[in-house]
Amino acid sequence: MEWEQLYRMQEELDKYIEEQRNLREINVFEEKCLALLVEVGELANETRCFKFWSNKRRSGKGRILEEYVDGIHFILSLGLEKGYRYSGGDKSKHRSTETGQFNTVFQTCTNFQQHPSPSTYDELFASYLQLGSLLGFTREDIQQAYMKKNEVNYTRQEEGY
Ligand SMILES: O=c1ccn([C@H]2C[C@H](O)[C@@H](COP(=O)(O)OP(=O)(O)OP(=O)(O)O)O2)c(=O)[nH]1
Repeated sequence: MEWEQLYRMQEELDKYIEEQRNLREINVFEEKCLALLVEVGELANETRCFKFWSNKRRSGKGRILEEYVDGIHFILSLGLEKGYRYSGGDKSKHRSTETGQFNTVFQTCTNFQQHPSPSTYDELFASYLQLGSLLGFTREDIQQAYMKKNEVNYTRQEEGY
């Protein structure tokens, strides 16, 4: 499955949320950038990769994947806001630690927010995929979990979440 199908699903979900929340004319770019940073922080907390002071175990892989795909939602949504699509290029050459890659994702996210362009968007997307691969997720895992959460997001809106 290709990213284009996920962009289409994301576009429908975003439109649905905008209609539900009467946001059609309102620009939520800033909010979505902050939402992505918050999701990345929540994901880091689930992995506990940076908590050198603690012995507590990280969450299970399924839980981490659920958190990970919230970030995929916001990255797709940011692409739609700006009319950009992930080109599939710019694969990172070197392997980083999880902590190093989380820090890179924060950097690519704030860089994209300050200088939105097709190339800063690609860097953001590629860094997040690289993080996913470090966490042990295949493209198939990610896309399947995305579809599952996409559905949950509709249910939540319907239930007045
Ligand atoms: O315009 C939007 C707004 C939100 N979402 C999705 C992304 C993500 O999958 C979910 C929001 O994250 P989450 O489910 O963690 O919501 P929350 O309100 O932060 O959850 P909680 O109250 O459990 O912390 O909504 C979109 O796709 N488009």
